[in-house]
Amino acid sequence: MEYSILRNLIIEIPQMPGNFAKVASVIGAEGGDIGDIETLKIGTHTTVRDISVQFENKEHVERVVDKIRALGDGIVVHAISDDVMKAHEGGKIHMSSRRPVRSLGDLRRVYTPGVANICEIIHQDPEQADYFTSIGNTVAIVTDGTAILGLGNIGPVAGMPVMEGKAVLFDQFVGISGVPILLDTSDPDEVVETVKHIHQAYGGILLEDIGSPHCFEIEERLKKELDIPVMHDDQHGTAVVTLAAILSACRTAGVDLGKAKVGQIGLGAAGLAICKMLMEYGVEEMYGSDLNAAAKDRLRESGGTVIESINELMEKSDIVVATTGVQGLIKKEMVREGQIILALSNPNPEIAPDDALEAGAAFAADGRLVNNVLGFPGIFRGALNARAKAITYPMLLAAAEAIVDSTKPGDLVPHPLDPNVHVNVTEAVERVAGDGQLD
Ligand SMILES: NC(=O)C1=CN([C@@H]2O[C@H](COP(=O)(O)OP(=O)(O)OC[C@H]3O[C@@H](n4cnc5c(N)ncnc54)[C@H](O)[C@@H]3O)[C@@H](O)[C@H]2O)C=CC1
Ligand SMILES: CC(=O)C(=O)O
Ligand SMILES: [Mg+2]
Repeated sequence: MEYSILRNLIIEIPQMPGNFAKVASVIGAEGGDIGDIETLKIGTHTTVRDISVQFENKEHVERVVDKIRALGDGIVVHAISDDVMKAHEGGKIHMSSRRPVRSLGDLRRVYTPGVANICEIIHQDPEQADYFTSIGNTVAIVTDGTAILGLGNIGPVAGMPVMEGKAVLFDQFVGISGVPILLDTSDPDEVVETVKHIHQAYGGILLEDIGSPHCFEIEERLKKELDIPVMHDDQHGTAVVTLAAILSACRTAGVDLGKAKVGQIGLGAAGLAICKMLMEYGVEEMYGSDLNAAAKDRLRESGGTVIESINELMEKSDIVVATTGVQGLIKKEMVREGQIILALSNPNPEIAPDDALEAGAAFAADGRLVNNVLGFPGIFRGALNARAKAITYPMLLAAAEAIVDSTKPGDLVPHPLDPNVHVNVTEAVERVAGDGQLD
């Protein structure tokens, strides 16, 4: 028997002698190979175990699980988890203490009565909170769940794994504590009011996966009303990394970006910000397509040109970026020889890079490679280090240039696990940080 996949079966078994043996026998009789067994929970009447089993293929998994379910007698298969599911069990983040309490002296220093002195100091001089609390190193990751990746409006709780993921990246790459905030409203007034009322615990606000068009108003108002950095990642984090990838491709291909014709498919949060950033950089012929009339109006107001048909946009553009959330929207026959194609939708791109290259593209990448993970950690680290009150266009442009400078010749972007890129983005942003607003 050839085993090709490993799954973990989370099974609740009534505490009766022989019950676990029944489950193990079924797995064995059906050809599954049992590995580690972990007891997750011992209840009054049942025990929940995580049984690691090797299977031949997906059909084999289903066959074995069906047989276990057929045992009855209160035996319940709660979940069949894979590597990704396993990585999410119990959540991916945990707030932990930086000061262990090992003695009464520690307790009195870290907590009462010692802490009262620090409260008084901050009360008399609020700026001391920068030194005596974690506020200046903590960023709220705020979502209303309306545009979770390209999965649409699936709500903030379903979006929590993405927010936890952003927190993992903040911590690992730049040592920032990211705290997910899930809002059960997408009304701009309520979102703005809620964030305003909680913002004092945070050094910055990362807006994440908030859909268009309300994301524009929410970001604009929060930036005006708060004196800490606020950035909608899907707009500006994405625009920074996209500009960097395009600059690297142009450098390799010897193309002058200012003179290139650039087409953007999808003019939502990510798409409109990408267009604005490219035009800010000097792209003169910026085309855009969307199904939504208001989205197209926003591009016109920003100085871009709307092209109604995606086919025509593909035909006219030297560089194409897509952020629609629609898998497979770009067909191979639409690709023009020598084009640069960035199909950035997650979890699935508008065209697979291999298909685009096969169809003649000179460069092609998807949203796994060209991803805002290369931007947002360093942008916030730099802004917090500089105690900036806002994230400005010069800071974003500096971040994009730092990403280009961190890219190996021939590559489009650096490896996200290369610590240099996050250090370089941090330093570049910190250097140019200052007051200002995104427009
Ligand atoms: N690689 C990366 O770093 C990032 C990727 N994205 C991806 O971009 C996608 C969009 O995200 P957002 O801009 O936040 O969402 P959004 O909902 O704000 O924008 C999507 C836009 O695409 C348009 N659209 C949908 N179907 C279309 C079609 N068939 N033709 C033309 N336009 C169409 C919609 O009308 C909307 O304006 C998602 O899949 C997301 O995962 C977003 C941010 C970062
Ligand atoms: C990467 C990201 O932020 C997105 O796909 O929404
Ligand atoms: Mg996002």
